[in-house]
Amino acid sequence: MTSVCVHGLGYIGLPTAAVLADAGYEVVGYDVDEAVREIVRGGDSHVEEPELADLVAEVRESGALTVASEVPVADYHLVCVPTPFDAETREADLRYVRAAAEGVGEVLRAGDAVVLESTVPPGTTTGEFCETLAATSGLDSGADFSLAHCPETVLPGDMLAELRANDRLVGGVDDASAEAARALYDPVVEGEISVVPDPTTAEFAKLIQNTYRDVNVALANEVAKLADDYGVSSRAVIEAANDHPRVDLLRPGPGVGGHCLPVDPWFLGRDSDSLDLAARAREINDGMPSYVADRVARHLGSLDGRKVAVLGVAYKGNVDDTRGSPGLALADELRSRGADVTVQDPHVTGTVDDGVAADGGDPALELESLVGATRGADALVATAAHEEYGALAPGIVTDRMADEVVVDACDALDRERWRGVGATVETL
Ligand SMILES: NC(=O)C1=CN([C@@H]2O[C@H](COP(=O)(O)OP(=O)(O)OC[C@H]3O[C@@H](n4cnc5c(N)ncnc54)[C@H](O)[C@@H]3O)[C@@H](O)[C@H]2O)C=CC1
Ligand SMILES: CC(=O)N[C@@H]1[C@@H](OP(=O)(O)OP(=O)(O)OC[C@H]2O[C@@H](n3ccc(=O)[nH]c3=O)[C@H](O)[C@@H]2O)O[C@H](C(=O)O)[C@@H](O)[C@@H]1O
Repeated sequence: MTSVCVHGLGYIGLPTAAVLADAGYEVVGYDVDEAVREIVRGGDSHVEEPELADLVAEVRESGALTVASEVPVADYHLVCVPTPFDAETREADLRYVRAAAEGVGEVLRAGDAVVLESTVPPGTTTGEFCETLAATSGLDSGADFSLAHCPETVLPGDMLAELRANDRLVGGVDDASAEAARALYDPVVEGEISVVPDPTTAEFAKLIQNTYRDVNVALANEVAKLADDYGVSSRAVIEAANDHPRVDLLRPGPGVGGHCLPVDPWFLGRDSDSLDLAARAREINDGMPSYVADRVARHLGSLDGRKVAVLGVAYKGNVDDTRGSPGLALADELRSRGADVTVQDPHVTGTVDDGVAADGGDPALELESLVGATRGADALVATAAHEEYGALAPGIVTDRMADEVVVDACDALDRERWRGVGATVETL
């Protein structure tokens, strides 16, 4: 049976390992984090994703997925480690990619295949990833082992379905490498698997997909500001514009979060000075928390000493991931204007850092219950479109608020019902 070692059991690696195991591969999951290994070994998931915990339990039970504490030998090594972004240098932090290449290189045999799935700047697979593999293993890519980049495009919240349904891009260092990678995904992927000329093309295509989406949201955010100036609803404008068969505008929101859209455009700029429109779109999207704070202040006047409840610190609806959270950026902005900010999120637990504490400023934020967050609040801002927010009973919430200003920044609320109980409702 073909063996696959999945390196990194996070948001991407764990569902991928589970789906490959379910398709009949002998899958070994490896993660440097012992706590993650223990959860997966116990047949559970530390990632909130529909149906994932059940699938992990199933493939652990059947033995199709095992968990290793050291990197094992395997026919395929699939690398799904983080590629964080250094906001100061605006560069990709490739230390985990290098460490994974070292780990693979130590057990790599002639004839094995290595596939990098992590999102990386163009040139990384054939550059430092390949160089580290070669230096550690003493083997040459192409001649001795297969090497390809196959970017991941699943949408958090719908990962298991998209892992199977999405089309895939594969770029190998040679034809045999591309074919080896294509063969790996073939039993799982129902979409089309396209072989592109080389790994750098695959890396670039992945980055431009997310950049395209980020630029599209920036335009939608500009529509929101323009529409407000003209006294019309941006959502009605966008819906009407999208009636044209060749127009497909996305929706405005409190900012673009996650660790992909806000980061990937910068990866494109690593070895090029030509990033221009994409950089401006980043600025527009990063400016949205400040714009939302202005919309709150429009009703409250000065925010100094006013209590504002921010509902939703996940980066978008129905996920638990707070990386790049617009809700936290808004909390930071409101606090910098003197507001007393409370945060609530039904999908996130514990303490969250709005980035201020790290600078020695305000302490990290403690998540509160809905009741605690909204009691005595002057305003409420919805910043993640969780299903739970759509089902809120407005009267019960406004009864405990001091003032009834509601800013629905992401189309999360049933706004007519909120207006029906007398709330002043703003939307983007
Ligand atoms: N989460 C998402 O929606 C998507 C993520 N991606 C990309 O996939 C990659 C992985 O992202 P996530 O799964 O979200 O990250 P994550 O942070 O959820 O998981 C990564 C895991 O890798 C482990 N790890 C770190 N170094 C390791 C090493 N040397 N060997 C083995 N394990 C190691 C970490 O302990 C962690 O559990 C990133 O490049 C990301 O940009 C691509 C598409 C979608
Ligand atoms: C091109 C594309 O659709 N990329 C997807 C994206 O996943 P992600 O969850 O980050 O994307 P998302 O749903 O657009 O959310 C990103 C951010 O953008 C915001 N957003 C999104 C759509 C919209 O109309 N308006 C808006 O403001 C969201 O609220 C969120 O804060 O990035 C993923 C990744 O690369 O990690 C990728 O796998 C996914 O397919």
